[in-house]
Amino acid sequence: MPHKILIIDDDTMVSTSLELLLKRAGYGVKSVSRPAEALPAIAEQRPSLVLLDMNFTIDTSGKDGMALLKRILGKHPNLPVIQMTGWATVQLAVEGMKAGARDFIAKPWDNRELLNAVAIQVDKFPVWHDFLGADAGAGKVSDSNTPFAGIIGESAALTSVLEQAKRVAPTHASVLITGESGTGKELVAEAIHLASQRAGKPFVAVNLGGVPKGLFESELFGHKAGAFTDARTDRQGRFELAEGGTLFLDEIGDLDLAAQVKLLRVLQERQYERLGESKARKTDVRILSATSRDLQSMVAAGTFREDLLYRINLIHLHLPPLRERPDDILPLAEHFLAGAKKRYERPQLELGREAKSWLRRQAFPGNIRQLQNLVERTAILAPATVVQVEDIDKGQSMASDKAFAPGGMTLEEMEIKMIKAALGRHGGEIAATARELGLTRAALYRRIEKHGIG
Ligand SMILES: Nc1ncnc2c1ncn2[C@@H]1O[C@H](COP(=O)(O)OP(=O)(O)OP(=O)(O)O)[C@@H](O)[C@H]1O
Repeated sequence: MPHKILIIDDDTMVSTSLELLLKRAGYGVKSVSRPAEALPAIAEQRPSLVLLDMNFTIDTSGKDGMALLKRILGKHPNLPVIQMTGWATVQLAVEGMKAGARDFIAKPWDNRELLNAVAIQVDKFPVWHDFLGADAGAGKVSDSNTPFAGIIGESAALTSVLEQAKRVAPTHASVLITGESGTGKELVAEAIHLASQRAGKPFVAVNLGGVPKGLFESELFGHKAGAFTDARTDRQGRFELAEGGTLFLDEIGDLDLAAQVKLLRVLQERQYERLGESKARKTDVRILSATSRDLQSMVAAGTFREDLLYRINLIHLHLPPLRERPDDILPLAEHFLAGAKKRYERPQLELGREAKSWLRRQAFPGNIRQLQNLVERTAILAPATVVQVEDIDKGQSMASDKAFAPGGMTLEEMEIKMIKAALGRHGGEIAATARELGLTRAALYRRIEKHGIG
């Protein structure tokens, strides 16, 4: 019997696409659109998990969602509820977590993150490997079937990093993976896990840049019911969920010093306590970490602990940006195109000669993620079977603006850049920055949280 998931969301666009995603991942899915239908639907369908929209259209404060969350947990204290917050306010998410929600996802969501969050709750194991693997199987990657086969690239720079990764995979060594955003750090971490003896155990990823300060301990070590106001049920932390497997600490450079101390203690002592519990729990997890920051200079500046860096950095792998390995551009583009051809039922599609040489010349500041998006959009929009440079142009204009050159930034990257620059000009002063950008302060805060601008 597949796990059943109940979606409570008044936006049919949202619930339809969530249904599709979750059904493809093998879950049974039902959705309701009004708060009043929620409890009867739970009673009738007995779902394993609820995905709850905290912001119903009429009330964007999240009050309705919070009230409903409390009603659901009042009746079914052990039912895992994941909150979805469209106007992602951290306060709302924190409040919901304290009330007993197991996790929160900000809209628009990242499919993989959502499936991972769901899998952790219902299966205690991230099943999305299989699901995404099947999907990505559209692209012929390699004859071999090793976990590293899905990592495409022919450049000497990538090949040598992958050689090191393969050598270190079967060991227990902690590995720090550095590189710009979109260079494949998480992909390499997953491959290391799958090539290790821990492959049959969970791979649990946590984005430390996205964990609100007050929730760090609860998130990593879990909490006991009653540990703080409204902590109604016990909650497992990521260490516990990853037991026997691998814990991937993404964006580790974003941790503040207080959290660094707490993490270091656990890594040294190999034990931790849940919040509100005095019993020490032993932990057996392998730590893989990633960051786009320069931790050495953070150590020199006193913002990252040297002893923690030693712990996580037994082996250091650096993934160079795509512009430093142009030999990888075409194999990657062909790989993504192969997947897109299947997905969009355009088997004849191919890259023209000019388009290929144009692609090779691009800088791709967003690295492989950007190339992937570009190929995907192009595959949808190209009018003929042979993709020309102009077709790629059109794909790009879908995501940003016609005024911008193909291969330039995505809207999101541009937004981050603008916010950072404006904050810099105003010495981090929110009111002045918001005024300059034509945003309310609340809207600016939301964007800062969303993008994890520190
Ligand atoms: N060599 C590669 N072959 C195939 N796909 C790749 C490769 N490198 C990256 N990708 C794909 O590019 C996207 C971005 O990769 P990933 O999330 O691993 O990057 P990241 O460095 O962890 O990014 P961020 O720092 O922003 O989290 C993913 O969809 C990943 O599957």
